[in-house]
Parts: sequence; C-alpha cells; structure tokens
Amino acid sequence: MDTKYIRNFSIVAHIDHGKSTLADQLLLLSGAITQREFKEQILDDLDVEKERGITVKARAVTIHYTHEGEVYELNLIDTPGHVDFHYEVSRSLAACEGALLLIDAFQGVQAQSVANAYAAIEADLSIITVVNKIDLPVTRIEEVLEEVETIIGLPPDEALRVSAKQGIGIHDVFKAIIKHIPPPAGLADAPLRALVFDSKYDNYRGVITYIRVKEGTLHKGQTIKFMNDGSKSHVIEVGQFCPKMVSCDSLGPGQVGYIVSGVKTLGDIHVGDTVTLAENPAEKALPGYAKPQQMVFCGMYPIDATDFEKLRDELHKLSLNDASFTFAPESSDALGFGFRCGFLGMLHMEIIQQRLEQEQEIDLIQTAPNVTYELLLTNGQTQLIDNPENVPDAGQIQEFREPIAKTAFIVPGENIGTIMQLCADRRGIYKSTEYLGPLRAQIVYELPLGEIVYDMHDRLKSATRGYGTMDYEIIGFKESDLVKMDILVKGVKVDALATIVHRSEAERRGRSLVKRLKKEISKHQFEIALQAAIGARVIARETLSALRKNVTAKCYGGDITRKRKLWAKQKEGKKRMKQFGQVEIPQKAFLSVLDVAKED
Ligand SMILES: Nc1nc2c(ncn2[C@@H]2O[C@H](COP(=O)(O)OP(=O)(O)OP(=O)(O)O)[C@@H](O)[C@H]2O)c(=O)[nH]1
Repeated sequence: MDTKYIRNFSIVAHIDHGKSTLADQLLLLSGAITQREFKEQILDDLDVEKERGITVKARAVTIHYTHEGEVYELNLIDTPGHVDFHYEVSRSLAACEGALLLIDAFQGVQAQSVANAYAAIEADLSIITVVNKIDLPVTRIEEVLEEVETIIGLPPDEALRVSAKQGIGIHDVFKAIIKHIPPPAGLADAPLRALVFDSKYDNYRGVITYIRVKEGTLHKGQTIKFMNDGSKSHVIEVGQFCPKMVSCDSLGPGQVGYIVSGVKTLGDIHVGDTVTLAENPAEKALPGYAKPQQMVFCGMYPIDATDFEKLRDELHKLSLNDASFTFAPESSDALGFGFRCGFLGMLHMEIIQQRLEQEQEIDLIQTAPNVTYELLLTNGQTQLIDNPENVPDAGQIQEFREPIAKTAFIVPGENIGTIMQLCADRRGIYKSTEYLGPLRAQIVYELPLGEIVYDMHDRLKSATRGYGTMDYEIIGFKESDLVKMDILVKGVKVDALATIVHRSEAERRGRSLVKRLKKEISKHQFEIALQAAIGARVIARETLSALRKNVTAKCYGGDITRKRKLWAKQKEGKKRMKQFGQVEIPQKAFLSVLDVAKED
C-alpha cells in the first residue's frame, strides 16, 4: 500500500472524556462495525474494563475510509487514560504520527489531558484538538479551548467540535486526520524494521505480536528475528485488526497489524523490541522504550497451604496477558508460602485482584501493599526493596531512599488551599501554580509515592467534590528518614505486618496500628500483647485481655439452631484467618496497615 494513503493515530484523553465512544463511532461510520456492535463498546473487551469503564490495554484497529475518491487506511492505536498505565500510552504513541486530543466540552482540560498531551508532544506527533460532548445541555466550549491554549499551548482555531455519542462532526474528524497528520515515511524495499508495541495471548493461536512496520515489508512465511535477543521465529500469519483479525499477505511501511509466529510464551516478546528478517536483517534496532517498573507490591498467600500450586497457575495465567504484572514465590513466618506480586500502581493491583477473585476459588490472604524503596548500603551497593521484611539492620544502611512522584493537580480555585494543606501534610514539596482561567488552577508538587498511591485520589475527589483531577509521574528516588516498623504479637514479630514509615510518623502510626489490631483480633483464652517496635525499641503497645470463660455458653444456652448458625458463621470466618503461634489473626488485620496509612 502506498504510504501516502496511510495515517497512524491515537486518541488521548482524560478518563471518561469519550475516547472509546469516539473510537467506536469512527468504526461505525467507516462500516467496520454495525450499529449493534457500536452499542456494545467493542474496543473495551476485557470484563474488568467494562465493569470499571476504563480502558486498560492498548489496542489497535485498522479503519478504511474513502475521501475524495481514494481509500485511506487509518490505524487507530487505543491508549489507556489512567495514570497507572502511562507507559502504555507512550509506547502506543511511538507507533503513530498523530494524536487526537479529546476534551470534554463541560469538564475541560483535566490532569490526564495535560499529561497525555505532553506525552504526544514529546513523541513529536501532530495533535488535533477535539472538543467532545457538544450535545450536553451545558457546555463551556470557548473556555475549554482557552484552557487548551494556556496550559498545553495548542491554538484553538483548528479545533474540532463533536459529539461522539450522537455522531455529530465525525466526518470532520476523518478529514482532519487525513489533512493534518503526516503519512508515515519508510521505504518498502529497505531491510525490515517493525516496532513491537503490544502482545497478547490467544488461547487458540498462541502469542499474537502487535507491530507497526517502520520500513521494509513483512510477508507471511518468512522467518523473523527479534533484535533484542536475536531469537528467530517462523511467521505463520500476518494481518490487521479490522477490528476482528483479518489475515493478509504482507505488511508494508507505515502499516499496523499482527504476527502469529512460533513464539510460545508472552514472556518471549519484549514490547519496544524491533522485528527484522532473519535473511537480510536491519543493522540497527529502532529506539525502544524503558520497561515498565512495578512500583506497588503486596503478598498473596493461600489460606490452605495445598492451594499454593493452584495459586501459582492462576498467577501465571494472568501474567500471560499482562506482562507488566510480576510475581515471585516468597515465604513468611506468619503466612507460610505465597507470592510477592508487583503492580504498576494501585489501580493495576485492584484490577489483578479482581480478576483473581473472579476466575478462581482459592481463599487468599493478602498483605497491605507497599511501594518500592531503594537502599544504599554501607558496602556501597544499592538494593531495591519490595518487601519491608527484607530491610537489613539499620547498621548496614547508609541511605534509605523513597520513590518521588511529580504530581499535577487540576482543581477549582476555591480548593487550592485544601490541596496545598493535603500535600504539605504528606511531605510534599511545592513546585508551581498555573491558572487555567479565572476558576481553575494546576498545582504541581513533588510527593513521596508512598504518600499518594493509597488514597490521594479519593482525598482529592472528596476535597473538591469530584471536580479535582491528578496525574503523577515517578521522577526518581530521594533520600529520606525512613525506618522499618515491626509488629509483635504476644512477643513475636509478625513479618507480614512490618511496614516502612517516615521516622516522624512512626509513633503515631504505631499507636494507631496496634489499636486497630486490638479491634481486629478476637480475644483468646490468654492475654495478648500487641506492640509496634523500631529495632529493639517498643514505640506503642496495647493489650488484648483474656476471654472470660463461658460467657457465650450462658447467653446462647438452649437454642440449637441458633448455635448451629453461629458455628457455621465461625467456620466461614475461620477461612480467612491464619494461625500464628497460639494466636489467630484474621485477613482484615493484615490490611490494617493500609487503613492506618489512609487515616493520616
Ligand atoms: N453526552 C455525551 N456523552 C458522551 C459523549 N461521548 C461519550 N459520552 C459518554 O461519556 C462516558 C465516557 O465515555 P467513554 O467513551 O467510555 O470514555 P473513555 O474516555 O473511553 O473512558 P476510558 O475508557 O475510561 O478512558 C460514557 O458514559 C459515554 O456514553 C458525547 O458526545 N456526548
């Protein structure tokens, strides 16, 4: 195909500004899907996405559109809008020449509009501003365009005004894509270089590799070579997503599509890698992108030790379709054998947990999540810590470092003070304020990631009655006065309850945590001391008094049905308990650590 008829683009937007609806509308108008399919929002095909109404994985789809008698091939590469999935946004953008910046006609520019627009500008893309939802009864179109100009620097005159839901202005979107987004460059007879921008596992065909050909041509039946590790593979099929997989003979420069080859596992595909031909390979790989780094970790343990292998299988299955989720076996004195799981952020963690719960019947105990820390040891080595339990003795640590996130908030003017206070309470460093118009402002802070991942978003929403938005980007590690806080139950350390806290907050958190544990753990036949300690120094203590015998026996005496109910209930509750020494600790107690972090 002549590259002059190809356009590759993404739609970038803040969550809920209508990206999926617009994508579907483009497919509908070009005849790629039917009215019925349109209603079903075909681009979001994972259940979890549907439930939560967010796009998680980047997708690609090829649309054919006739303009002035010529058929154009428009490749839309979908991107997620949530902060946890930034890396997916940038990798999708690397496969495009242009982007539609979609903005809600009432809500205007929001935190992720800014972050995603900047990512597109950085990737050197042509950007078309599209104001969506013009059918809403109340809109602020002119103000919204001013906001785009002030904060993103894009001129308002060429902006489009559409309603994705009602199909207003969609042909203008097609025309603007053809007119303003440059066609891809690249020669058809050059040595093949194709960028791998995604992959997925299909139960029938195995690994599907998503590619964007930069130059050269790839034919079915050829042998390809992955430039990252030199591995070779026979190409069984090439094709495009229309949006169903449609095979074709070859993919040329600028084209976006898929390869089905002999690759067995998703772990063998590296997103950002370059595909070339085994015969006549390209000399230099395309610039790739950094691997996503897992920043939030938690432990997952089967309640019943015999479920360990089953849990491993389930986690493995999940990782097949999501290479950014990691898991490794670990053991805990308190919880036995389980896995340490790594996620890009809290939303990513919730999504994985939800999938685990939906797809399996293993009863799990999950520990409170923590972020990754970095240590500079006295022997000069650096060490990443994804489990508080692995922090060495204070004597071996020269510097304790925590991840720092540059965080941008867009909030109504009247809430600026509240947000600044919230950030100050969380050890934030003020960077800047910029007004988007008379009513709203963007405030930028550098905040420890550990202070924002758990609940900053909820706090922001409640402080601004839902109007504030935020976005963050990790900018590195910084030294901080951090300590490991241990929890002792009846004099014994419970490793799964250890946390890393800032020294200035340790006592308060310790007190609050032991108080909470006292509530969560039921009384036993003996007294239980609950203590928080830093090294050998106890900083907080509560005592759970012993159960007085036969109290319940007296109350519930004769009624056997009632007793049975009680026993059944107890059995249910026991499922999510772990016996630790003589003490039974329920699942909720392990999450108290998280609740305490949220209390601040
Ligand atoms: N009134 C009106 N509502 C719209 C329009 N476009 C989208 N919506 C609604 O806005 C909501 C969000 O739309 P989506 O297309 O799911 O938004 P999205 O940007 O893809 O959201 P994420 O997948 O979470 O990033 C849905 O309820 C849509 O029906 C529009 O033009 N007008």
